[in-house]
Amino acid sequence: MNPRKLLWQFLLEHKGSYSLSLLSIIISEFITVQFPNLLGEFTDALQAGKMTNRLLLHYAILLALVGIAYVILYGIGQLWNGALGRQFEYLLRKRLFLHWELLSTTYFRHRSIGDLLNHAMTDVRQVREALSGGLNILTNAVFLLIATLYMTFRTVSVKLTLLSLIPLVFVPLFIVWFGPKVRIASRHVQEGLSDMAELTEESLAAIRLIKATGNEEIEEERFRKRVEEIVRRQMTMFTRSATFQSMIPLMGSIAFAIALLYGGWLALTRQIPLGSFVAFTLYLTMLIQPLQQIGFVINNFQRASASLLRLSILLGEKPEIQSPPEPQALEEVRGEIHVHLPAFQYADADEPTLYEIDFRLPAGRSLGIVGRTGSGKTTLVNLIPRIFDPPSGTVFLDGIDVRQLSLEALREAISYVPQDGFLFSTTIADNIRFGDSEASDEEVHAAARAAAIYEDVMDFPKGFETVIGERGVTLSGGQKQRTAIARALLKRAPVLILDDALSAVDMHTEKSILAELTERRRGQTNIIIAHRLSAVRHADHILVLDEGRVVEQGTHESLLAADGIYAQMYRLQEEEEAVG
Ligand SMILES: Nc1ncnc2c1ncn2[C@@H]1O[C@H](COP(=O)(O)OP(=O)(O)OP(=O)(O)O)[C@@H](O)[C@H]1O
Repeated sequence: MNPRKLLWQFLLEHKGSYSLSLLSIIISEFITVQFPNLLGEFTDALQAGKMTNRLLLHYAILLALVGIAYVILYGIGQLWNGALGRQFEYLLRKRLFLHWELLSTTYFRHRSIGDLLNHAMTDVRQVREALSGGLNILTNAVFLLIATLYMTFRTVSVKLTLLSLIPLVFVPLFIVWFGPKVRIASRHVQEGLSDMAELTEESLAAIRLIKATGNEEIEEERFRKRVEEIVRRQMTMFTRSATFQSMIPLMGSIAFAIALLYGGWLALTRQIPLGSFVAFTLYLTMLIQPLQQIGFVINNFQRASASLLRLSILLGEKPEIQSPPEPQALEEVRGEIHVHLPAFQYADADEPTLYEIDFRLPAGRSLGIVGRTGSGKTTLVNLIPRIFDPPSGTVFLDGIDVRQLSLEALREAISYVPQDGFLFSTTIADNIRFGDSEASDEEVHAAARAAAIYEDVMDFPKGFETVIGERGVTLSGGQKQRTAIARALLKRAPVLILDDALSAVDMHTEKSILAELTERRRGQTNIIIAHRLSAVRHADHILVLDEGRVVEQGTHESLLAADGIYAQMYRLQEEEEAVG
């Protein structure tokens, strides 16, 4: 959903809370403007010689009450609004995360994930700040302004107020016009500094090469230019921020000069009481702040609006791989896989990665896939759960084109374990439970045992409750792979794909995991990609891939008898093991 729509919906849904929080801020402002007025009355009583001890106490208590009421009401408003802003931020983040989850692997191949995350999070924060802080400040400023003007008009003098206000109306205008210039200048300095850091890192990393080729002078020149550029940018920033910072007090001072001149004259000629004059000077200080704030908030809203636009564009990106509008039903999954693929080419590649792949894996059987690095093994298995999309009518699960199935049903039916065994930074138990969120502790432990990770986990300080990544707890490559296998075993999907997921475990462990796997997954479909042939030798069928083609296929025995690439690889690995 469009974030603008989401924002309106959120505001509407929470209109009760928003009205209450804004109302408490508004009331607090009308209370706080009583302060100068009370001081004015106090001055007048003093001047008229009417001050008694009782009256003194009366004013003191009144002023204290005004202060307390203001703090409480303003605090409630701030807190409420702040909480609502956070809620919206959470909603937006969740939306982004769900969206990213849907996007294809290709999408992320073309973008730096760090950059994407950074921008999106800054944008989300910007919107939240506008929504909570911005809205608060704006309400506060507008009503403080109205309340102050009302009080000065009523209790002091309309003419005096309007005259003194002339220089002050320039404050928000100036901030809206000049504020962004200061920000841009400071961003340029930041960019310059990070450019310089990059250059330094690059030069130091290549220091030997620079020395060997006698390029020191060229490098020095490059560095000098960058530094000069930074100094220039810094000077721009200092000039701008100095102008910015001095203009607002200047306008304030002019307003005060007018107030003193005209207000002083009014007081001298007794057209207004002395107390009103005192109150007015206090009101004037109260006016400067909201006017400044209005300027800042306008800038803030402009930035938030740009952020919302960027987020809309980001969230508007359509996932390339989607469920069909009317998916075919898949009830009892048997797990038969059929691939009839003339060719497969990645969107950004010049030529196909796979050619003429044809095989049928009956339900409940196991398939081994071997081949050199880059021969296309991962590409082939990625087409089954549609991590990359195969052409229509080329890959089938239980006789149905995978593109005709809903993504949920398809991915529910398949457990895919990638080579790197990605883990989330949560507990080991939770990581395994991603396979089946309902699983009991016993089931989690049994899956861990089958994946030969149980003993390792028990050696961690908190066993299965150990949080990965916390206090330096890191898992070795093999441990990660085994945890990921435990997760897949727990899922009990009709089809299991291990994509070189045993590469980082030793031969002995591999054997024990494979034995457990055969036992637990009897009657289910298993596809195992491996570099070590020992991992596939017991498979019902083996494909040997080379440069995107199936060059040999059969059982371990038949492939050995054929004495081709497979037999050659097998002999080589046997020799290596004998030596190693
Ligand atoms: N998303 C992609 N876009 C374009 N080309 C890709 C993509 N993924 C892989 N390739 C290319 O496809 C070819 C086959 O890669 P693939 O990962 O399928 O091989 P593999 O046999 O699994 O290799 P390994 O044993 O090293 O895992 C390689 O040349 C690779 O660079």
